[in-house]
Amino acid sequence: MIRLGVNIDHVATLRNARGGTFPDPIAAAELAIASGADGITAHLREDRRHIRDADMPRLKALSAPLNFEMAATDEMVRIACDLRPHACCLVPEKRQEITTEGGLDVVGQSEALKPKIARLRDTGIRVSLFIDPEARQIETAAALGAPVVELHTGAYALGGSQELERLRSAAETVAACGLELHAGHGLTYDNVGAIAGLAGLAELNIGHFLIGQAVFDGLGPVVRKMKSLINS
Ligand SMILES: CC(=O)[C@@H](O)[C@H](O)COP(=O)(O)O
Ligand SMILES: NCC(=O)COP(=O)(O)O
Repeated sequence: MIRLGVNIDHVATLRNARGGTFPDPIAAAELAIASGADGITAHLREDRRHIRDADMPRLKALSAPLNFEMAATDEMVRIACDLRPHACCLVPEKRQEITTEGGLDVVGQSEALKPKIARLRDTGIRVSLFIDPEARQIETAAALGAPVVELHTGAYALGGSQELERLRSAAETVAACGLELHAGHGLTYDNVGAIAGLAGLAELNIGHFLIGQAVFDGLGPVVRKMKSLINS
C-alpha cells in the first residue's frame, strides 16, 4: 500500500484570506484522516503565508503522523526539535515564489545541511529531503544520512515529456541507495497513476489539488478517491 499524506496548507490559505479561524486546517486534517489519509503534511513557510506556528502542535496531536515541511533554517530546526513531529521534509524556499518551484540543492548545500539533518535525526525525527529527480542529489542525500527522499513531481505535472523517465530512473537510484521513496507536488487524479507506479514508492504527499477538488466534491470523498487511485 502506498501511503497518502494529505497536505492541508491551502485550507490555511483560505482561512488567512479573512484573517479569522475558519476554515480550520486542523478540522480538515481530522476529516482527511477519517477518510483514509495515512498522514498529514504541513509546510510552515518562513513568511507564514498559510500554516502558522500555532497550527503545528494541534496537527502533531492528531492521530496520524505529521510530516513537517520546512526550510533548512536554524529557526525551523529549532521549532521542529521542540515539536518533535514524526517526520521533517526539508524543502527550498524563495520568498517571492508562488509555490515550491524545484527541489532542494543538497549537492550545493551539503555542508550547511549536514548538522541540521544530524540534529533532527538525533531528536528522533525521520528526515526527508525534497529534491529533483537527479542521481547526484539522491546520492548526496544518502551520504548526508537522510533515510527518505521525496522527489519533486512539479515538472512532470506541468507536462514535461521527459519527466516521467527522469522520475523512473531516479526511483531506481533511490532503491540502489537504500532510501525510502516519496513523491509529490502538482499531483491530480489525472496524473497520479504513473507516479504511483514508480518502483518502490512508499508515500505520496498531495495538497493543492485535493483542497481545490474538495470545493466541488467534499474533502472526504476526494481523499477516498485519491487513496483508491494510488493503490489501484
Ligand atoms: C513542498 C511542497 O511541495 C508543498 O508543501 C507545497 O510547497 C505546498 O505549499 P506551497 O504551495 O506554499 O508551496
Ligand atoms: N510535498 C508536496 C506536497 O506536500 C503537496 O504539494 P501540492 O500537491 O500542494 O502541489
